[in-house]
Amino acid sequence: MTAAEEATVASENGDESGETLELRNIVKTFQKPGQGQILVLDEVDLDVEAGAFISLLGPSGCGKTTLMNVVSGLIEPDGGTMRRGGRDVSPDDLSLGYIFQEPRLLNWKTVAGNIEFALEARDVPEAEWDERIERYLEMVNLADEGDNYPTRLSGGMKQRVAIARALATEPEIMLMDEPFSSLDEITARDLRQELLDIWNREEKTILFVTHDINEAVFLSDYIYMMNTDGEMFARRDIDIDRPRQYDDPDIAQREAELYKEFHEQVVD
Ligand SMILES: Nc1ncnc2c1ncn2[C@@H]1O[C@H](COP(=O)(O)OP(=O)(O)OP(=O)(O)O)[C@@H](O)[C@H]1O
Repeated sequence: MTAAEEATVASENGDESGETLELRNIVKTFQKPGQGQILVLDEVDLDVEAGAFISLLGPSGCGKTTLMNVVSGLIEPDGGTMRRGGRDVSPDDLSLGYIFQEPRLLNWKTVAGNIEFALEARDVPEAEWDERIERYLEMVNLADEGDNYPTRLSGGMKQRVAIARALATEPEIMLMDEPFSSLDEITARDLRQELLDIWNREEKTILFVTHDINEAVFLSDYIYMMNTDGEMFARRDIDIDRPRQYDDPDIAQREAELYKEFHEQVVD
């Protein structure tokens, strides 16, 4: 494939740059009542490679969400840089979709209305709305639910709507903060599989937060591991063939290795 053809494919997939987003020396402190200033991100480095599935893994309260919020621009870091293709970038320069632990749908709007709301906020021309709603609801297996209201959907269906809503704005990078942690394991497994199918087909870049080691190993190309001192102490590649199976012994073995590394961090 020529460079021009590659650029066309990248552009069609919503990945305009093909370049790695590089976070360097990100520092964030918070003022906490009774505790004074706490260091939540201690000179954290993170590479978000275009087209990769990347997980941020760490115990509760270690700063995973804070780091996602820095990438998305919801919070301003105290220090550090974000660069791509040799240039400084800000969250405003990035094409991002954010999916949270709770679906955060508007209950007074239909499923389609929720997606329209996001499309309008991103200035997507109205002429494209119907096509996008149909396409992305179909992608998450909710083609018939456009006129339904969120309160009439199960937890798993609501999270599917949240995924469709984020996809519909056609972001380059999807930020997902423990999106399946409030679901039962059977539903979560189905959704992880669907997410991988979409990621594979649409060639999205996904930055995924979890404290579930098995989930991180099953999903990811590589995993960043954080400790409760605000440090990113390791980056580990997951070289297991795809499609992956939950009962693959390689997954169990990698999970055990990563667990051991976490344990050593806590004990040391
Ligand atoms: N706006 C804020 N003001 C003060 N402290 C904050 C604020 N946001 C987060 N923190 C603190 O920063 C630390 C890291 O929080 P963060 O939500 O990033 O952790 P996390 O790894 O995502 O946790 P969890 O897995 O439980 O969601 C915690 O001690 C939290 O109390």
